[in-house]
Amino acid sequence: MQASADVNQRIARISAHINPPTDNLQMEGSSNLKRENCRAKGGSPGFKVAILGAAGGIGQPLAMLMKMNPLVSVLHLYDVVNTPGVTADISHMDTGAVVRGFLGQQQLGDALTGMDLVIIPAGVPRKPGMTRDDLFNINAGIVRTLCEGISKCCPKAIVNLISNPVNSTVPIAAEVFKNANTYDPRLLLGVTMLDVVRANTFVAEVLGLDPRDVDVPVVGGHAGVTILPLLSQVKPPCSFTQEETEYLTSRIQNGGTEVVEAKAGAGSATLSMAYAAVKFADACLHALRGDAGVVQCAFVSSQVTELPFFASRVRLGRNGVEEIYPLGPLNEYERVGLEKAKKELAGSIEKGVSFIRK
Ligand SMILES: NC(=O)c1ccc[n+]([C@@H]2O[C@H](COP(=O)([O-])OP(=O)(O)OC[C@H]3O[C@@H](n4cnc5c(N)ncnc54)[C@H](O)[C@@H]3O)[C@@H](O)[C@H]2O)c1
Ligand SMILES: O=C(O)C[C@H](O)C(=O)O
Repeated sequence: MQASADVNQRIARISAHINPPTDNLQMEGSSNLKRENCRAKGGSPGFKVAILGAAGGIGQPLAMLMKMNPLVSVLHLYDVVNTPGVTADISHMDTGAVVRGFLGQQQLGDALTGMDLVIIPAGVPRKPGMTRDDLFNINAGIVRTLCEGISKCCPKAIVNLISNPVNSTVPIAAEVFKNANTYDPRLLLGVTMLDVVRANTFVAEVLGLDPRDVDVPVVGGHAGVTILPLLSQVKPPCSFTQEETEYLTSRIQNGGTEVVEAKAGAGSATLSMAYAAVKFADACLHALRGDAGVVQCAFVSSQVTELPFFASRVRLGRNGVEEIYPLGPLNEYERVGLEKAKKELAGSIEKGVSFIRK
């Protein structure tokens, strides 16, 4: 009898370790110790970051990588499903950021209040045969709701918008912020970093270089022909044959579709996107900290062309986008590509604007 009672006690102790209650720390041989009674002061110096859509294919690895970022002191994970599990999991990582989870629209305000940076990968991804624009009907409404929350709870936060179609969701976000009188175009950035990441990778492969040594500006937008790599401006300076130019331009423009087809119905790029999103978010946090010379490509409110939004190289600072660089000299191939890109972009931007204005 005594032996079986010991075994039961041991099983109870082990199960408390494997499956601890969410807000009590079970201590062996003691009564419950509440989290709020722990000695942790909470909050190392750093920035407060929220991820909206944190339980998704991008959201989960993005949350993990942001938890590893030393510039982040507080990480809020918001989704309409599964955030308790993702939050419990990530909160066990022994890095500085304090992690909190928020579930469902009634907790959106708490997730957003006090945030310095909000990253949005919420929304449905493509399946083979779809364009990014085919996601508009579902994702436009999701982005509108989330941006209404931002305008109420953290209107001064920098927003990194990942949800597709980026060429339309960024104009949607701008209109929502305008309606709420909180629009600051410097704070709204459509994330096109994955196009740059892919361009660096594919160009390095063609040239036989390390991708970390390659920098390819990618301008325009984030869909098909609107993705315009400026191969004439690659660093380090180099030249390409016409065949290489056509191969690289097409591969960079269709990189997303390449992944969608390879995943065969299981979604689109998630891991490379999480990597790209963290690279971009980290640049925003360094800029917020006051670091000089932070330059990345992003889809922003712009006067670089006659279109109201355009992706190009921007300098980031404490106030978000502080300078937008001109496109620089383009060759004939790029000039033709630019005209095609602008034509498609104009329609996508208008579609986003009229979704809110109608
Ligand atoms: N900008 C880019 O370069 C880029 C790259 C890859 C994917 N994307 C886009 O990112 C989006 C997400 O892709 P994914 O693969 O992570 O999709 P996913 O379906 O795996 O995850 C999306 C998450 O969003 C959540 N969500 C849905 N509605 C929500 C709401 N109202 N509020 C908060 N969260 C909500 C879902 O519950 C889910 O957890 C897609 O639109 C995709 O096209 C953009
Ligand atoms: O291609 C997609 O639908 C996802 C994303 O925009 C990408 O470029 O990978």
